[in-house]
Amino acid sequence: MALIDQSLLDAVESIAHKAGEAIMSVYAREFSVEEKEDKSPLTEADKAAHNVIVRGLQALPVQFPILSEEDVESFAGANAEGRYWLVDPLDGTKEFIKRNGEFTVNIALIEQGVPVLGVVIAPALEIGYVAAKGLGAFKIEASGERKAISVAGKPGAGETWRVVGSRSHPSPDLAAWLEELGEHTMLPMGSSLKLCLVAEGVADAYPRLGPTCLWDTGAAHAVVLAANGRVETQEGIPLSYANPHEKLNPYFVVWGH
Ligand SMILES: Nc1ncnc2c1ncn2[C@@H]1O[C@H](COP(=O)(O)O)[C@@H](OP(=O)(O)O)[C@H]1O
Ligand SMILES: [Mg+2]
Repeated sequence: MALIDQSLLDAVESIAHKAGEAIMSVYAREFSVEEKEDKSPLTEADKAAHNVIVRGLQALPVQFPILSEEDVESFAGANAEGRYWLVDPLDGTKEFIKRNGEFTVNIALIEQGVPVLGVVIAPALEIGYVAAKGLGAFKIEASGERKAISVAGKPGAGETWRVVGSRSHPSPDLAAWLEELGEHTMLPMGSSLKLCLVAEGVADAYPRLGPTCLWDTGAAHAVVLAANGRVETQEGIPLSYANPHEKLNPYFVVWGH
């Protein structure tokens, strides 16, 4: 039996939905916000979702080491085959605090530095994205309907680029990059949903010329790959997860072609 199959993808999706429920039970009431050492916000929801995901992954028939944003310390490295789970239990914590719905649960399986399975759930928007190498990429609509997704392709000469960018982390290098790109519209969005919008063909590019961590991109990167898109450094090198102790990504661009 293949390691990555529909039953593994379904099981991970179910774990992500449970984490989403834990997040929404906090979202529905007053919650406290702590500041982490790096000054980024942490809520009860981040911790609750982390616990649900770790328990869920540890109950699966296959076991891999887990690197979660909320527990970096207990990760000792990928297994002998180069596999590990890469988890951001609540990406877009600032959006969660602002209550605009643009936050996600993110679970990726990394294999030899490449995201080969990814689940992104946006519990407040009631949408999600699931993908795995060999199985394709799918969007779960708010209606519950599932549809296969793929990137839009490169805009033709003279066509307007549809760019998606961070709502909460603007970058000084972005203006010059956009100037070079040419005519474009800009859609602001929180969290890993930006990569998913490129994967489903709603946006043509997502330039991230600012810092992110591996867990911010891993799951949605798997969705982009399975939808035939690319996530590359500005030099055109695919983003890699092969050195998980190096937790920062380089600046990157997601391309829908
Ligand atoms: N200075 C910094 N260093 C590392 N990561 C950063 C960062 N500033 C923002 N990020 C990452 O960007 C993510 C949010 O991006 P965006 O604003 O585009 O939604 C954050 O995820 P979390 O919300 O999980 O902390 C955080 O990990
Ligand atoms: Mg994050």
